[in-house]
Amino acid sequence: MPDSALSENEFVAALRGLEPRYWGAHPFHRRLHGGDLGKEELRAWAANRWYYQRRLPQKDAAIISNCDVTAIRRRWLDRIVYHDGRTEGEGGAERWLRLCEAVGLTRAEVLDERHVVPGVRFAVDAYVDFARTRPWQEAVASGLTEMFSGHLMRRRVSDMLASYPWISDSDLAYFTNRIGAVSGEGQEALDVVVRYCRTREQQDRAVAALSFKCDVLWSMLDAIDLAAKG
Ligand SMILES: O=C(O)c1cc(C(=O)O)c2c(n1)C(=O)C(=O)c1cc(C(=O)O)[nH]c1-2
Repeated sequence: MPDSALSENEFVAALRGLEPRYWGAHPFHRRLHGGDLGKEELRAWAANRWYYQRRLPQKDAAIISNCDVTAIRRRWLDRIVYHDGRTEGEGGAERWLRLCEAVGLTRAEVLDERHVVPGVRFAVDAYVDFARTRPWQEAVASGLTEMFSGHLMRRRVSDMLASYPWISDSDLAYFTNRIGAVSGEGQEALDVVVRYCRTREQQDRAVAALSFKCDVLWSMLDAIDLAAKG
């Protein structure tokens, strides 16, 4: 007999229960937030995370291409536009590039990805590949780390402003803008996962997908940490 499905509350609790594995607790993030990073380390962080930022729209496009529900495709399209912008010079990716410039990187060295280390490329590519090859419901579940990110980003803005005096409010526009978007998107994704993962097997796969994503993010910071130590 297959295990019976979890109630909605139990399912959500199982997903939220993964928060201790979220990258908010990673030693590199602790040092970033504690003001303990030197300029070179901040540059390594920004240039490597660029690779994550630039691949996100491709991950969302993979979800769209696998999804047969019109309303969800329509909603995920907004995520692509959010990052790519509607025209040159707009969007989340552009705001991330401005943050890179604020920490002392040139646009050219970010865009040619010379600083991206193999571990980051490998982890981010695995995330995109997951979205391409797994059922769209699992790919949406893997994005639920966003549920945990609002609080972390809010803290990041205040911690970075307090700890790195040469970084200004406008340099952190990526995060201030994202904080507003993420609580809505996180809830939206959670609603979709709860609605479309009904059997115990689907629920277990959704929890496994979120666990996989926690590993992706954690591995990125492991690789950045190692690279930043030089
Ligand atoms: O700064 C952060 O800590 C953080 C975390 C995450 C996340 O948890 O995946 C995302 C973001 N930021 C973010 O800015 C973002 O656009 C984003 C999209 C996604 C996703 O998986 O679709 N995660 C995140």
